[in-house]
This record gives sequence, structure tokens and C-alpha cells, in this order.
Amino acid sequence: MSHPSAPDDASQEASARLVALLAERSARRGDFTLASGRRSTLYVDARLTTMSPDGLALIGPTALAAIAREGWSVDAVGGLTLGADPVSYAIAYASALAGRPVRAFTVRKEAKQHGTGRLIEGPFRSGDRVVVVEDVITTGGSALRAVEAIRAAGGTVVGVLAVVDREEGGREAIEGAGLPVVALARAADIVARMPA
Ligand SMILES: O=P(O)(O)OC[C@H]1O[C@H](OP(=O)(O)OP(=O)(O)O)[C@H](O)[C@@H]1O
Ligand SMILES: O=C(O)c1cc(=O)[nH]c(=O)[nH]1
Repeated sequence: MSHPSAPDDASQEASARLVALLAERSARRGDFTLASGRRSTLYVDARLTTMSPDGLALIGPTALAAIAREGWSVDAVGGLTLGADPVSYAIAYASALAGRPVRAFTVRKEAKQHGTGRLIEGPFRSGDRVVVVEDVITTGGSALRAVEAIRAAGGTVVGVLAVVDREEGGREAIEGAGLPVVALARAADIVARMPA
């Protein structure tokens, strides 16, 4: 197994900018029901960051650098729609600019009922080495659902990359399933930067 290298100054600066964007745009206090059915007073609407121009421009290269630091050799990235999608596409775009292309794909929540009938959309290929992408990990259930779909379609999952780890057991669940996890930001750091 490869050992991750330490982030350099540029990566640390990119991470700090990402945390600041997420704190400013995405983090909310209130009463929320989460995908798992859990309740929370914190919600990180990562889409408000991941779908914004500066968010996309920051997340693509930052995630690509994190994948390289982990030593993951990867053909394609993708995860469960919809939160994963802008993150996966930003990584693919950044990879093209960096001259080491990584394809992106989307795992649907249900297979399409017409047309191709696909569960996985985009240029995923059986035999691909894949990093599963998430915008937010809470229980890890959505990431593991994507893992299952990718394996069933002949992919090999090498790890999971999330923009935000809420640090509520999701990392442990995914690692317990035998997969390493890397997160670009932790909920605690985002909360610490939330405007008063
Ligand atoms: O780790 P988990 O407990 O699975 O929770 C995290 C998931 O919850 C959200 O998806 P959600 O299904 O709410 O919505 P989306 O369709 O907007 O991605 C988020 O995008 C993650 O995929
Ligand atoms: O667990 C979730 O559903 C969840 C939590 C969160 O902070 N943000 C989000 O988009 N989903």
C-alpha cells in the first residue's frame, strides 16, 4: 500500500481557501434532516461552493493533488449523483489541463428507465481504477452505494475522496469496508470559520 506524502504550502493554502468558501457559502445552522434520516443543527450545502466558478476552479486541482499525494493511480472518478457530480467533473477538467487525463462519470440513484437503461453515466469503463467522489460524507452510506455500483460494473475502487468530512462516522464506515478516505475539508474547520 502506498503512503501519502505531506501537503506542501500551496496545497495548504488551497485547503484554507476552500474551508473559507465553504464556511461563507455552504454552512448553515438550523434544523435539518440528512440523507441518512439523522437530524442535525448543521448543514453544509456543499453545492453552493462546488457549483460556483471559483469553487470549481479550486476544487479540481486541489482534489487532483490530493489523489496524487495518496499515490492513487486512477482512470476515472465519480460518485452518487448529485453532490458528487460537479466535484468529479472539476477533477476531470483539471486533469486535462494538467496533461494526465482522468475520466469522470455519474452514478445514478436508480437506473434510467428508458434509453440506455444505465446506472452509471459517462465514460466509465469496466476494468477502470476508480476514486469514488463525494461532496459530503456523513454516514458514508452514499459513498458505499457508489462503490457497490462501480464494483458491480467491473470497476476497482482504490479510495474515496470527499470535499467535506462531517466526522460523524462515515470515514470509519468506509475504512471499515477496506477503502482509504481523503477529505479536502473537515466540518470542524468549516464551523470554526463560519461568520457569526
Ligand atoms: O454519508 P451520507 O450519510 O450518505 O450522507 C452524505 C450524502 O448526503 C448528500 O446527498 P443527498 O442524497 O442528500 O442529496 P443530493 O442528491 O443532493 O446529492 C450528500 O451529497 C452526500 O451524498
Ligand atoms: O448527511 C447529509 O445528508 C448531508 C449533510 C450535509 O452537511 N450536507 C449535505 O449535503 N448532506
